[in-house]
Amino acid sequence: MSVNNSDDISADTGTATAGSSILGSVKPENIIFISKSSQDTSKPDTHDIFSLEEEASEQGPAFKLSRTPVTNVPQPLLDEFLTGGLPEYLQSGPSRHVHVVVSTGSGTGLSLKFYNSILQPVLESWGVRPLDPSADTADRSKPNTYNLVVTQSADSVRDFARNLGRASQDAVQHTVVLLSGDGGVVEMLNGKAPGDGSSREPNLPLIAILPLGTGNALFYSLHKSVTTVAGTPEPSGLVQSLRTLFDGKAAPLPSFRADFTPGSRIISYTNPDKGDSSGTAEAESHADAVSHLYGAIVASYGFHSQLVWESDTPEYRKHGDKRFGMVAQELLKESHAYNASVELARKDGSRRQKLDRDRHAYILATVVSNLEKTFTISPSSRPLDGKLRLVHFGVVSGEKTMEIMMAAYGGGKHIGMKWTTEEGVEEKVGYDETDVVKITTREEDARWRKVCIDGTIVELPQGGSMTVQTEDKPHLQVLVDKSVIA
Ligand SMILES: Nc1ncnc2c1ncn2[C@@H]1O[C@H](COP(=O)(O)OP(=O)(O)OP(=O)(O)O)[C@@H](O)[C@H]1O
Repeated sequence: MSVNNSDDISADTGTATAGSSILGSVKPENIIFISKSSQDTSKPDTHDIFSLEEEASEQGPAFKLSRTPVTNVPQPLLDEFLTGGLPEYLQSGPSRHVHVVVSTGSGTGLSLKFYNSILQPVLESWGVRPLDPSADTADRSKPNTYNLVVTQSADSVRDFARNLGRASQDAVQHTVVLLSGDGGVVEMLNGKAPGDGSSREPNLPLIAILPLGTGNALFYSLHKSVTTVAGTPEPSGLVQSLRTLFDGKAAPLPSFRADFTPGSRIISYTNPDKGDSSGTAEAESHADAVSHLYGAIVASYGFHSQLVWESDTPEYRKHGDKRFGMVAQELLKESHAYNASVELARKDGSRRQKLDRDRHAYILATVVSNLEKTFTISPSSRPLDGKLRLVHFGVVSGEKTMEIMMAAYGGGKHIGMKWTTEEGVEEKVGYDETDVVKITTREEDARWRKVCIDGTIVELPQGGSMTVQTEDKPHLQVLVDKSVIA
């Protein structure tokens, strides 16, 4: 096994606190899980602590997995982290197939490194190994195995999800561990959704997210309410995701459907040679007609969708999440006034409302609280509440937009912000809960007709619209920290 074995560390004081001195080199915030020591049975009070350390190095972030034997582990830590065994959803067999999907294009390209240095060895410590690439579907029923998928192209996750959609007609349940950002989840949702009308909830594929993308909005929103053992610092997102992976609970993933008028098309930058840092549409090289998409995070028009689109060039992606700030500065200089009508309604047709302006800076419908770990766009959203909320404001200066965005980084303080325009009109950041949002663009220039659904960019035709509404039935299940649905 390639887990790093630390030196044996004994309790120095016997003080039963969750403090780190008793743990020697192990920091409580890095603990993934604790197991009964299998190596030294003569010391019944010895446990193995599995932990993850993340370090910045010249070659980029480095990950280290440690297995540290510790005697007299403080009880609060045992209560929280002592494992009861490999969870049932990670045990392959005739009725459950386990898949690990490594999205090599996510974030700054760390997924494969994380798989090789952390996930693969920790699974191996449970005796769970990847199937040989030549294995067939029947082999996935073998115990202690998983099907490893390393993405080769932008279509890999969607193709995988489609095959799963076909396979899930039978009695097999699927667990999919996704080493990706939000894009991997959404590709699962859209690859899987068309064929799943008859799937019963317990049979829906279960996804576990290891947040290796740029924003990781869904992961951070789902884990926002998780508290730590008293006196211990907050874990990193990756440590939290491993805790959830080995001791989580499955829940239906709330989602929405976005319908587009005919003539709408998905656009993406696919040719690295054409991608440039100017962020202009010249690099766009791929377009597919689209009638609808499913989402689990956000549907937007205006500054947000423009930022996602213009920062998604191959050149900008190299900068990780800094790319958003780089492109934002350019867009704020322009402060484009998006010409559109925005209508809200309940599903039964009640509470119809049209926003009282036809020029907008920001229109964003979301079912999650955070678009990044510290960017709280919808502070009232709770993990898994499935409510669609619209955040919106009219045309303001670049400085004002920046001020509003910074307040969102301050825990969602942008909600309720008010200001008075030069004409003496009082304006504010609007925040409405709704079931349905219809956005109709009146822009002539295609540059300003991009909408964003969970990171996928759709260009609407002139006069085209996007209608977003919450889905009543789930398409996927998602693994969350056990406290989220306690
Ligand atoms: N080998 C590959 N070649 C080309 N594209 C890939 C490859 N592997 C993955 N991709 C694509 O890269 C994109 C990565 O998106 P993902 O959302 O996972 O990361 P991100 O955009 O960095 O994070 P986030 O959406 O959380 O901000 C996906 O669209 C995926 O299909």
